Formats: sequence, structure tokens, C-alpha cells
Amino acid sequence: MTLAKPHQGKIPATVITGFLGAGKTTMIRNLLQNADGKRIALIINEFGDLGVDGDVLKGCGAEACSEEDIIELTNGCICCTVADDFIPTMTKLLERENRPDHIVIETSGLALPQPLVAAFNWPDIRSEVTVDGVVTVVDSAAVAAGRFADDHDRVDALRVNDENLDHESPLEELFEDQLTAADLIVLNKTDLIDASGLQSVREEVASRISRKPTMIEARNGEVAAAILLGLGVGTEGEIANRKSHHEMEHEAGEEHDHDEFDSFVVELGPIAEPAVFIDQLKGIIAEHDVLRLKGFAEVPGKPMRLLIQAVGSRIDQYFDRAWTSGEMRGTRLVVIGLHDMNETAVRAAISALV
Ligand SMILES: Nc1nc2c(ncn2[C@@H]2O[C@H](COP(=O)(O)OP(=O)(O)OP(=O)(O)O)[C@@H](O)[C@H]2O)c(=O)[nH]1
Repeated sequence: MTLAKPHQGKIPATVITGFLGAGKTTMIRNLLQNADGKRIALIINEFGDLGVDGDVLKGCGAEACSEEDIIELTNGCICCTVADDFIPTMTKLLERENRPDHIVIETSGLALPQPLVAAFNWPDIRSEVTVDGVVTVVDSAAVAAGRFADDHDRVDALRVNDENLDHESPLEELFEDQLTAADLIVLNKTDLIDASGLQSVREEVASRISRKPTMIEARNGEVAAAILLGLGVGTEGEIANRKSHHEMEHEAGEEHDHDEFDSFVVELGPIAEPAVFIDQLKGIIAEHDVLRLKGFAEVPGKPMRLLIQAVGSRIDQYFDRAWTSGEMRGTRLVVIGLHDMNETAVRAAISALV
């Protein structure tokens, strides 16, 4: 007698999480371009108002995922809008005649994966979909630089202004919460550190979780589709044992929110000298400890728009596609930082560059 597998017939869903700029969108883009014939539906959740990730992925031209299979959830972090946004989106997706082979969900870099994974236990979802696995992408260079460990001074400073701030460093906590949820950890950006740095990153990551999920290394999120989409875990059944700091605090009567982080959009005119602009932007990011900055710029005389991606003060830029005829040209950048970031000063400094 063969026993039916518990997940048989259900659509597998992979949850991709990881801190701001770790390389989630890059990994998904690579996945869509190498999806081994699978039809993938993509749900993208982003912190910040510009929808840059969705735009990057829609532009990647992969057959595995047509534009109508890319659904953007922009109404805040997915972990806080599960009932209002995520469940109705999933229900609609499941009602489609032409169902996907696999669902991939990119959480915002600030989201806690736990409430999202727990939502797969809702009866209407559970009967149709299972969580194949949670993949946590790690920016190895940021870990090696102490991004998630050494901001205790900053937290102490924040605490002086906000006596309700009872957590350890918000970055450190979030980093641990995203690792705690993982079935697979991808140590990304290995091109930016050497072998001994990478070994320290492995040790640091391992020290922050009690379970031992598989860790693999990657550059530019290049991980085979068979690995990413073949974990077969059924994580919804295990997530109750992978509690986040926030869930533990919630059980103690505290609410969860994202007040520790802030984002805003800066709109500018054309950028005449991109190289000079980027160079000066680096200085502003470092001075104000901006965590993430991304968006598109208009360069006079160029038919293409310039994609600008900053993670800390490391900035990538390239012309990603031509402006379309109906599109409003201009420069729009989303800026994300901790809630004590001085928005007025950052806005003024960036605006003064043009
Ligand atoms: N050097 C290097 N850069 C990388 C690698 N992976 C991604 N990047 C760059 O890092 C930046 C952020 O990558 P994304 O894929 O947008 O990161 P993300 O996790 O989706 O970011 P958020 O959605 O904002 O949280 C981009 O400029 C990427 O090109 C890598 O392995 N090495």
C-alpha cells in the first residue's frame, strides 16, 4: 500500500526573505530566467513606495513569469497585512483557471516571515497550497562588516530619545528573526569577501539560530531552480516552533510594527553627470546611515532610464530599459533608514546635488 504524501496535489510556495538589499530580487530574477519550464506566479512585497522590485522583475523578460503573474503588494509589510492583502491575493490566484506550477513570494526586507508562513494554515489556503520552504538570503558582505552586530551604540542613542524602545538593535533582531524562519540560508555576495571572511560569516550566522538549516553560498543570487524550488518542507506545519522576537514579545502583550524604520521618496529633475551624482550620494548615505536607496534616474540625452541601487554606501547603477512613451520621465529614489534618520537633511542634501 502506498500512503498519499501530505503535500500531494497542493501548489508549492517558496517564501524568500532576507534583509534590505541582501539580493532577493536578484536571486528571483535569476530563478525566473532558469526555471526549467515551470510556470511561476510571483508575489512581491516591498517597503517604500516606488515598486522598484516589481519593475525590475517585470523587465526581465523571462518566459517563466508573465507580467500578469507578477503581483505587487504595496500596502505595507506583508507580515502586518496578511489578512487584508495576502489572503485575498492568494484566494484570487487560486481561483484562476490557469494555475501556476509554483508560487514564489518575496517579502520586504523588513518583514518577519513567521506571520506570513503561519497564514498558510488558514483552512482555505492550507487545502490548496503548501510552503515548500523559506529561503533566507544573507548579504555576506554586510554581515562581515558587522552591519547586524555592532550598532549597539546607535540603539543606546535611540533609547535616549525613545524610552519605549525595549528591543536590542532593530537590525540585529530582524536579522535573527529572518534566519530563525529559514529552511535554506543563501550566503549571497560572496564575491565581496575573502574565504576567511566567509568562514566568519558562516560562524556568525550559525551562532544566531538554534536549528541548523542548510547554508549555501552564492554570487548574484545564482542558485539552481531545483534547489530553490525543491525543498519539500511544508514549513506551515513547523513555523510555530520558529518564533520571532516580536511574536515572543507579542505573547507578552506587545504589538508588532515597523516604527523602527522609515522610508520616503525623493523626486528630482534630470541628472546631468551620473558619475558625480553617485559619488556624492555615497557621502550622503554614509553621513546619514541610509540603509537602502533605490530608484530610477533620468539622464539628459539618454533614451534609457538609469537604475540606481544602493545598499549602505555600495552603489550599483546601469541603464535598465528605455523610457516608454506614456511614462513620466524624471528621477525618483526611495530612501530607507532607521526611524531617527533625518529626512529633512537627507532630502535637502540629495536635492542639492542636482
Ligand atoms: N556584488 C554583488 N552585488 C549583488 C549580489 N547580489 C545582489 N547584488 C546587488 O545588491 C543590490 C541589491 O540587490 P536586490 O536583489 O535588489 O536586493 P533585495 O534583497 O531584493 O533588496 P530589497 O528588496 O530592497 O530588500 C543590487 O544592486 C544587486 O545588483 C552579489 O552576489 N554580489
